[in-house]
Amino acid sequence: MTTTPQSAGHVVAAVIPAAGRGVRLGPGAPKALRGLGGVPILVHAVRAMLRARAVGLVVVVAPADDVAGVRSLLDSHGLPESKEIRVVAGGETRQESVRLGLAALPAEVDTVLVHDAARPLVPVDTVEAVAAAVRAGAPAVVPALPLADTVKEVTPGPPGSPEPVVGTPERARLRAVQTPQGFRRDVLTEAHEKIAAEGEGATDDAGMVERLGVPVVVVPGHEEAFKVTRPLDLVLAEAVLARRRASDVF
Ligand SMILES: Nc1ccn([C@@H]2O[C@H](COP(=O)(O)OP(=O)(O)OP(=O)(O)O)[C@@H](O)[C@H]2O)c(=O)n1
Ligand SMILES: C[C@](O)(CO)[C@H](O)COP(=O)(O)O
Repeated sequence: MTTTPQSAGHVVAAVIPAAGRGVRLGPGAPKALRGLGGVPILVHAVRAMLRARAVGLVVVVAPADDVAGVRSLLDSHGLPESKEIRVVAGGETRQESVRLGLAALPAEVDTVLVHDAARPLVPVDTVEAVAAAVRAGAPAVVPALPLADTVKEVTPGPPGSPEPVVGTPERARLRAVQTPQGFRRDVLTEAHEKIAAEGEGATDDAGMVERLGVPVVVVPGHEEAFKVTRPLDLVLAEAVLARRRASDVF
C-alpha cells in the first residue's frame, strides 16, 4: 500500500461515488457496473484516477448491497497494486455516498478529488490539473466547460406541458461542471457535515462548499470527461474508447 505523498507534501485521495442505480440509463445493473468496451464503467473510472501521479489512494463507494461484489470485480481486473483501493458501502443519495467515502479516508490524506464513476473517460491531464490547482492553494477546484447551448430559466411545470420562460442567463458567464472536483480535505468534510445537517441537498460537492462561503475556482474541463447519464452517452463513450484503443492514447 502506498499513501506516501505523491505531490510535493500533499497526500491526495480520490473518492469515487459509484453507488447510483443509473435510472436514466435504463433498466439493468447499477450504472457503474455496466460494460463500456467490455470493461465495467467503474473500472475505467478507477484506472483514470490511478493513472494520475498525484493520486495515492482510491476509495470506491459501492452500492450498499454489493460491496463484496465490487471488491472482487476490482480485484479481477488487474489494477496496479502500488496504490491502495478501498471499497465502502454507499448511501441513498450521491451526497451521502460521498460523505461515506470521506469517512473511509486515512488520517494522512489532506487533499480529496471526488470523481463520478459515471465519468469513466476523464483524461489524466484533467485529473492532474485539478490536483495541481488545489496544491497551489485553492481550497476548492472544479473542472468545467463553456456551454454550447443557450440556457433558459423556466417555471417548471408537469412533464410535457409548456413551461413559461423566466429569463435567459448570459451564456458567456455559465459553465457546465464536471468531475473530479478537488478540495482541501478539511473544507470538504466541513461542507458535508454542515450542509447535510441543514438537510439541504446538492448535486455537486463544490455547491456545498460554496454555501460555506469558501471560494471555489473553475479550471478547464475536457469534453471527454462527460457523464454517462442517458443511453446516447453510452454510444458516445463507446466511440471515444474505440478511438483511444485504435490510437493507444489514454
Ligand atoms: N446514491 C448514489 C447516487 C449516485 N451516486 C454516484 O454519483 C455519480 C453521479 O450520479 P449520476 O450520474 O446521477 O448517477 P445515478 O444516480 O446512478 O443516475 P440516475 O439519476 O440516472 O439514477 C455516479 O457515479 C453515481 O454512481 C452514488 O454514489 N450514490
Ligand atoms: C457532480 C456532477 O457530475 C457535476 O456535473 C453532477 O452534478 C452530478 O449530477 P447528477 O444529478 O448526479 O446527475
